[in-house]
Amino acid sequence: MAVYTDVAADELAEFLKHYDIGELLSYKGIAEGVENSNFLLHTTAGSFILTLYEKRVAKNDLPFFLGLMTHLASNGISCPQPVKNKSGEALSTLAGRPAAIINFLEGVWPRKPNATHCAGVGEALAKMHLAGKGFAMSRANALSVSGWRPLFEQAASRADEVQPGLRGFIETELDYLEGGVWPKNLPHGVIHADLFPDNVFFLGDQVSGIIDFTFACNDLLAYDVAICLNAWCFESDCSFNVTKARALLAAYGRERELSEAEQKALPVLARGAALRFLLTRLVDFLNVPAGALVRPKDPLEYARKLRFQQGVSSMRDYGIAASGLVA
Ligand SMILES: Nc1ncnc2c1ncn2[C@@H]1O[C@H](COP(=O)(O)OP(=O)(O)O)[C@@H](O)[C@H]1O
Ligand SMILES: N[C@@H](CCOP(=O)(O)O)C(=O)O
Repeated sequence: MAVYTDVAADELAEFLKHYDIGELLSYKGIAEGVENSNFLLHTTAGSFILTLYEKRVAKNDLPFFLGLMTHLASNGISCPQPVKNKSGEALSTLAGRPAAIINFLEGVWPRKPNATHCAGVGEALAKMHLAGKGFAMSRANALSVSGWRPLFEQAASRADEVQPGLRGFIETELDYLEGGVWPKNLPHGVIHADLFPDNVFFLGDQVSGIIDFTFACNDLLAYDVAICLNAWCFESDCSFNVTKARALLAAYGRERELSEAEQKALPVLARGAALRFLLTRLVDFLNVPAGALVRPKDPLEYARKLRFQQGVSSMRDYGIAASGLVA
């Protein structure tokens, strides 16, 4: 999260009168994250998170995100729950932005994920995929293959300012991924689509819950696995850590078996996942709004991960045998 839109104390106190969550004691903007404006609220009834939805979130999609959290929680997944106001609505407006309050989830996200954390996220992801079955709403992934070129076009003319040659590197990769290699017939369902370490909370070694469903959508389940491989299984120097990948994939596989076709597709899905985050990071890096409380994320981290994924064409290239997925 971040803060792009400020909220005045009197405005917030007035807003909270529409909820049954007590009197406002204090609130502060949360600097972490990059997508929406988020505030930690302390009221006489406890702690809550207030989100004002920003640029990448279409208002029409909000019922999907909020409904999904409710659906997942009622199917055994620990995630924040939307708090309804006195009129029974989870979605409202504050400071001119669509706004929602969710309950506070205990736990901390791992700053340096180890193999145990990776196993935790693998298990949580598979359980989320299974729990997503039966969710009645659907939402196409606006940031899948057809969404990448429009993102690139927003950043292309300045990409080489970030790293010489970056524009050509991205263009070549886009041409490749748009050229018919993207898998079509793999199992699909509701995916989180942004299950990075800062969106998974732990208490000790155990996952206490997952947050931030603002990219959730219907897409290939294995694409979510690929996003996690990129986000969890590299070291800070961007070297791939096969021990972490084995832990993540094995734990995932114990809950939901990855088919042979999904395993075969993982390298190309991981290339796409790397490009997707490279592009959003690049656009954000080049367009930090004046006065926003936000730390843009490093696009080049994902250029390095993409280079690694370009050299992989099978599970064996990761150093993972099929039997390693059901340890
Ligand atoms: N339900 C929650 N309980 C506790 N902390 C939360 C909750 N939701 C968000 N946070 C805090 O806000 C940070 C960023 O939230 P996130 O949803 O990832 O942001 P964004 O809306 O920008 O994607 C988290 O890393 C965490 O510190
Ligand atoms: N995970 C994305 C950024 C968006 O997610 P947030 O949870 O940090 O707001 C990235 O790392 O590029």
